[in-house]
Amino acid sequence: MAPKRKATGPPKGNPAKRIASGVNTPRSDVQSNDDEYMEEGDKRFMEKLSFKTYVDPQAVARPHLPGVFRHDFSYLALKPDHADRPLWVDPDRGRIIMESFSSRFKEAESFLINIAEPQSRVSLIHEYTLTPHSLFAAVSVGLTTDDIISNLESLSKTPLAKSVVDFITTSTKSFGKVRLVLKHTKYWIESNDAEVLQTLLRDSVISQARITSTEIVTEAAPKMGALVISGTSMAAGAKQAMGKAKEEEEDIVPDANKEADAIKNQLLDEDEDEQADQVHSFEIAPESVQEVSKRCKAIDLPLTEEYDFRNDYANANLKIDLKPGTQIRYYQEKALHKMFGNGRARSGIIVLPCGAGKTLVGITAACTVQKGIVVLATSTMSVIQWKSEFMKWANIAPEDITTFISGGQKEPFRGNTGVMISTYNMIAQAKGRSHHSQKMMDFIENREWGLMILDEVHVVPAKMFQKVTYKVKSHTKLGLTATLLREDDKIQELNFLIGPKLFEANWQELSEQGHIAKVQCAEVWCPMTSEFYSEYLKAKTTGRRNLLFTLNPRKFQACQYLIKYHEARGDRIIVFSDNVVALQHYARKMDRPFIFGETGQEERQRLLENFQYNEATPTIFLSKIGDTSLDLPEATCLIQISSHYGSRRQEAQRLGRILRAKRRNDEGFNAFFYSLVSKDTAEMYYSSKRQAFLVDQGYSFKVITHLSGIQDMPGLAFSTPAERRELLAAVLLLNESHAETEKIEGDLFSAARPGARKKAGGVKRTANTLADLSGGQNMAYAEYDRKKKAEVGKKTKGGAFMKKLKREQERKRANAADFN
Ligand SMILES: Nc1ncnc2c1ncn2[C@@H]1O[C@H](COP(=O)(O)OP(=O)(O)OP(=O)(O)O)[C@@H](O)[C@H]1O
Repeated sequence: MAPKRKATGPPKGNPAKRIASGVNTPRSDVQSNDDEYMEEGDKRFMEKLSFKTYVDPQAVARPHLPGVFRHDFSYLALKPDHADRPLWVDPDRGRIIMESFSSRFKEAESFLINIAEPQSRVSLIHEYTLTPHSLFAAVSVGLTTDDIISNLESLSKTPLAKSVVDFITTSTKSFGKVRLVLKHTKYWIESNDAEVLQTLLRDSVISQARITSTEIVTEAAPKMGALVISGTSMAAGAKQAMGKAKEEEEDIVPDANKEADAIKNQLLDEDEDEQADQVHSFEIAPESVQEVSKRCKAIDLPLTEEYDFRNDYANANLKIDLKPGTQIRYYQEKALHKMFGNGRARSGIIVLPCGAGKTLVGITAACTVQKGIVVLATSTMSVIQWKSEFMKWANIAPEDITTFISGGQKEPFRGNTGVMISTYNMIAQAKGRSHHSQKMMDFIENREWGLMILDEVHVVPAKMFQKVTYKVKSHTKLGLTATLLREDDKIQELNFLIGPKLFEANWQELSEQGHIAKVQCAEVWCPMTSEFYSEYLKAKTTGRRNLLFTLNPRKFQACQYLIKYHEARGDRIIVFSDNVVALQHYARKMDRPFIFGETGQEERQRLLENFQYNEATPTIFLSKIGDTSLDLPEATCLIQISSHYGSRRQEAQRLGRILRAKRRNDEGFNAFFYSLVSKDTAEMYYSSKRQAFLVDQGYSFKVITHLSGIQDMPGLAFSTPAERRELLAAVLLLNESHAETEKIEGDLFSAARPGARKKAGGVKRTANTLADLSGGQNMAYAEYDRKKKAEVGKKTKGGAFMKKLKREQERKRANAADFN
């Protein structure tokens, strides 16, 4: 639900209330969007906290300055060695500003990512926010309240304000007290503290969910032990893979052993304490799991989900291990340590950029748990890809891996357990199943699974998620995503549906290290031809306007020019269009292959292979079916001609198609991402919204206002007025339904609509030359900022100039004898 903005002045007294209400100081539009980072539950939670902080009356609000500089904190005394410390901690709002040029940056970054939400990580300044959720995640990966406060204090340029210390203390004190546990296909709420359990049982919502026919059980708390994740630097397979000489290995092994021993001893010490502990639990109905989870969070006793898989003797072990040659990368290892850090498997979400290897993280988690695994993906194509990745990276008998998709395998595993890969839709489907499909579903529903991997987890609607977790009873859930973004603002639900965010990688860092490609992003402004623009201004519906700006002949020409330019450089190009009419029109006219939802599976495969291996096919056109899961490491250039409104998620996922470029480690290599935008149309507004997430990840978009020499390009399409008018006539004959984005069966990626509430689209654009972008000299760039864009938007809507232009164009149109 969208947070309501209050029109009244700041609430008096309690600063936490001020934080929650967001009216601490005069706020501009940009500042009011700060609240979008914080969910309703968090705000209520913060309101409840009793912040007793001293806010200097002289602290001045500076509404004229951009976001982070708007508050004057000069009343906070700087520590004498402040220059060596990288953090500024805002005592009023829990915001943390980090200097990425500090010598302690690395240390500060790896700490902050554990305790706070990253909001923006541009080149010199990174911005994070402390929220109850981020602190929950910190506690769930083993940090104590004291660790958090003392590290923050050590990194901060000013002494930590009491409000911040109180907030951390209050937020963390009740975390980790209650667990959700699956035993013999039944869900139990468990706590070491009998008092806490009684509190839950007294709660009206939770007590309703309890299965009263079962007793409250009290038993000894289970033991924990050290764990080595296969494929990590501590596993034998990793050393083998590195092919180290024996002596070298001897150097490494003692260290690795020491580290393993230290962890083991620490955990055994903890065990001794724990053995004395008792756990108390009661059973709840499976269909109430999410409601209970939500309620526990609301009463500040959030549920954690942990699975002691090594002591699970009730479920069959799965024979699966990473192949000896598989070496996972350091950030994949970091993410997995967050999941398995205390010897058990924790439910939660891992966020890695597109192309950074989430699949291998999921597979390594499966190889660590070694129990029945369910993988849920968003499409059939992605199911097939998951299966082939399992076969590529892991040693698993082919008969132990099954895909459950329409037209897929009809039988479950040959042995007792295995890996089941399916789509969200397939599992959530309520009726109309074939006999075989029902049989598979019964098999899935009537057993316990060790781990459920949820791919692209940010797109799954809460209702579907509810059905899936009800049907698939798994001990742990691992959500994988590149963008914790939803245009419908429901992303926060994932926190109680799956668990806390366990890890989030930094895009720029991975790109500097060559794990993902460096990308030059540019927005190309294509002026509308006068005939198209005149119709655009007259158009009464969004659909009609969409068709006109998408099929703008100048955009076609820009696309033709860029394809020619990049094909000549040896790039392999993907052109994306959400609009299928435009996709077919562009591809056919340029005589290039295209794939959309209706292209059959075999044909898709053939065209994709042709793009990958055939030098004569350097360009392919794709509809939104190519947005995710498509692994085309040959692609080095991406051109977007039509997209899904202001969807930040789609923009990031499309960028992801070239982040995995094979050539990314070639010297001086850059991939290219162009968005073609019809100038002075609504498309410009959507475009700036779309870029907001990537800008926060440190990407900057350059604006190309002119493609020099385009008019002289041989074979330039629509170069005569007659051709352009012919195209316009064809566009006007199109039905409005042609403007709609493609409907693909089972597609979960369609949340953004115009008018949906989104984060403010602050986009950084810089003046540049083509030399900066790609080594050529024939494109021009303009300096462009958000304010100017807003002005363009206003003008487009109805400024005097535009009205005059519209009248002028209408007059010309009436005079044009051969028009229509
Ligand atoms: N540790 C690794 N060693 C070698 N290759 C790897 C490793 N991890 C991932 N890859 C390769 O990187 C590429 C991208 O991986 P993957 O498809 O899992 O990315 P992703 O994060 O799921 O991307 P998307 O979000 O776009 O689907 C694949 O070709 C994969 O084989």
